Amino acid sequence: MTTKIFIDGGHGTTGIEIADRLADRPELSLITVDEKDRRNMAARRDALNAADIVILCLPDDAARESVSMIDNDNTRVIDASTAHRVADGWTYGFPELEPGHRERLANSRFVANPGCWPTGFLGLVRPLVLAGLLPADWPVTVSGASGYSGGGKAMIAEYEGAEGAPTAFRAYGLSLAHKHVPEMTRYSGLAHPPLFAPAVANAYRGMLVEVPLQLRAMPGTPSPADIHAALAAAYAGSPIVGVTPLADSEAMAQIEVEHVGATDRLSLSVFGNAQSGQARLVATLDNLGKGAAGAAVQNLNILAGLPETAGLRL
Ligand SMILES: NC(=O)C1=CN([C@@H]2O[C@H](COP(=O)(O)OP(=O)(O)OC[C@H]3O[C@@H](n4cnc5c(N)ncnc54)[C@H](OP(=O)(O)O)[C@@H]3O)[C@@H](O)[C@H]2O)C=CC1
Ligand SMILES: CC(=O)N[C@@H](CCC(=O)OP(=O)(O)O)C(=O)O
Repeated sequence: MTTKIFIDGGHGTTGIEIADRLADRPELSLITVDEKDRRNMAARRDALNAADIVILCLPDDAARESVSMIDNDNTRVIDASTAHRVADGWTYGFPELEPGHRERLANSRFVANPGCWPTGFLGLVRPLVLAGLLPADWPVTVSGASGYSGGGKAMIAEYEGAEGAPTAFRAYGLSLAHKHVPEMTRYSGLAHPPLFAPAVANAYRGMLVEVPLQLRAMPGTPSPADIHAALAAAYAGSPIVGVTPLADSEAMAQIEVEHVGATDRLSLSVFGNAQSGQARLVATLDNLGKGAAGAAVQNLNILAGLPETAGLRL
């Protein structure tokens, strides 16, 4: 018997990436709705209720509407939008969050796929809070650059229109109330919201997420090697999250937004200076990979009891 999947929003940027990863998987069958019917409520309702697992690749309001249209007790949901990431009754879809979280996900009916920025941020920060290296009340900053496909069809059209890209690089989130801050705060275990300073680069895909730390001011004055050791221990054996060996990052003069390419990997690096007591923690990922579609397929595999990396681009 196959597991029946429906991608609501399957004709958008994330939905197409997910469908690509589900092709050639005989253990799954995809329920589809014609592109012309993508906003047809009756067609969506039928598909939502016929599926074992639905993946919502929709704006927040439409994602809430889809959930409300499910009128059976069996269909399980993975929502790629921001709508349910800190909502009661939903499990946050970052299996690597902490020991035991993967098992929590496997037993969940409603899963909220993480935002792309929080994936990099939590990958770096959560293990440090758990290890007691980063105090929960530490004033944390996170910045970085994302490819423009992070803004979906509308931002792709803006950057690829007849006029050409509007700019090479722009900062945004200037009101300091970006929609990803609540999930970053809750799942990192920090007591206060991190100061989040995102930017968009003129690249289609890819992300570089950076957390700078003044180690010399932190309790116990951890060294860059201590930080690295905590990350390496947290992700030991992971086929998806890699921690750059310290000797390799010490030899690097730069790191690019395209570092992991179009893959579903999350790469974490510690660049530090033991003399100055400072470190720059850098996560690189594909916003459409581990930042969206890769994570959704990983969660689907976990929910369906299938090998966790099936269909992923590693
Ligand atoms: N792009 C990325 O890197 C990431 C995206 N996400 C999230 O994933 C979700 C999808 O994003 P993305 O694929 O980029 O967005 P897109 O804009 O590329 O695609 C959204 C799709 O949803 C359809 N849609 C919009 N409103 C409705 C509606 N009311 N009913 C039915 N279908 C509708 C759109 O159709 P139409 O063409 O008619 O508008 C389109 O096909 C969003 O919540 C986004 O925030 C999460 C992580 C990363
Ligand atoms: C470049 C860009 O604009 N990126 C998007 C985030 C993409 C993402 O993770 O989306 P959701 O949280 O909506 O799922 C943003 O910052 O709003």
